[in-house]
Amino acid sequence: MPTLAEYPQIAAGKVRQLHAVDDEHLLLVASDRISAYDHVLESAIPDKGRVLTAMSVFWFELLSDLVPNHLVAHDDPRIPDEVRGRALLVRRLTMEPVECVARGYLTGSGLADYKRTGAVCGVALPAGLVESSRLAEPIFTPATKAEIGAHDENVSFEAVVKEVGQEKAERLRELTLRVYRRAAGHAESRGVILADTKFEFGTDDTGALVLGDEVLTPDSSRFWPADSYEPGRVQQSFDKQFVRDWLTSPASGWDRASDTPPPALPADIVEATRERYLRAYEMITGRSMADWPSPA
Ligand SMILES: CCOC(=O)Cn1cc(-c2ncnc(N)c2C#N)cn1
Repeated sequence: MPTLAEYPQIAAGKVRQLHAVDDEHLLLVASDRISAYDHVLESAIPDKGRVLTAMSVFWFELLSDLVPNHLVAHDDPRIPDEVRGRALLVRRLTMEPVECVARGYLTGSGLADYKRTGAVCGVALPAGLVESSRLAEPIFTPATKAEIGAHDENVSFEAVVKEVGQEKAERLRELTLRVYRRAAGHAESRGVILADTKFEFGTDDTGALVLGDEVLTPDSSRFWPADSYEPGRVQQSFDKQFVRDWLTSPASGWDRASDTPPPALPADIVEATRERYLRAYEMITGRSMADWPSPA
């Protein structure tokens, strides 16, 4: 069984790393770290990496009739024991330089663009929409990947065409919206709103578009409990709300407007957040994390 140190790290995000395994394969590792208010917190959430990994695997399987994916294995001798359950063995792709975002609801940077211009990524929307409005139809709102720490920049469809060509841009948009609709329909049937999500596609050596990265996790998507949905205000985050509320409460002593890093989380907030991740997995997949691999 190899150790993680044997696999050179080739990319890293706030809470994930990507390692090279061999010419054909990579290892996508999800940590237990959590970010809030653009800070990666010093407190880790036990099992977060395993839950988000298990969620991606669930969605890859559910969506496999719509789109091929890069997943090779989630439990394999090539996966080091120290990351077992929170790492995916994936096949190398040539990644498309576009963050493929689908939005069924208007919030975050999409709402900000709408308030400023009446449109999102050049897609004009009807007047009178508010925070968390449900859109009549989901929209494709691509973004360019930002440097570490910066926000992705929303771009127009025409900008994507310039980057990848007309035919591929259209395929990316069509596929993004088709996969979003299927996932949102499943989530809705489980009492969860999938407000928006970000996909990354790559092409394999046959030129086919393949779903890469993590998919439809609470880190790449906004999940809201359907039974408390109410347009006109910011919705509760399914997974991060306890963390956000504590950090912005007097109890934390933290001033979000300052550029100081947030304090460590109290044990009860860590445990309540861990429970939210386990619950989210069970609600969305109907499966229990007890059946998912862990380090020996
Ligand atoms: C760690 C955070 O960064 C990323 O995951 C973004 N990224 C993905 C790749 C990639 N490259 C080739 N083949 C793949 N299957 C993948 C995937 N997934 C590179 N960066």
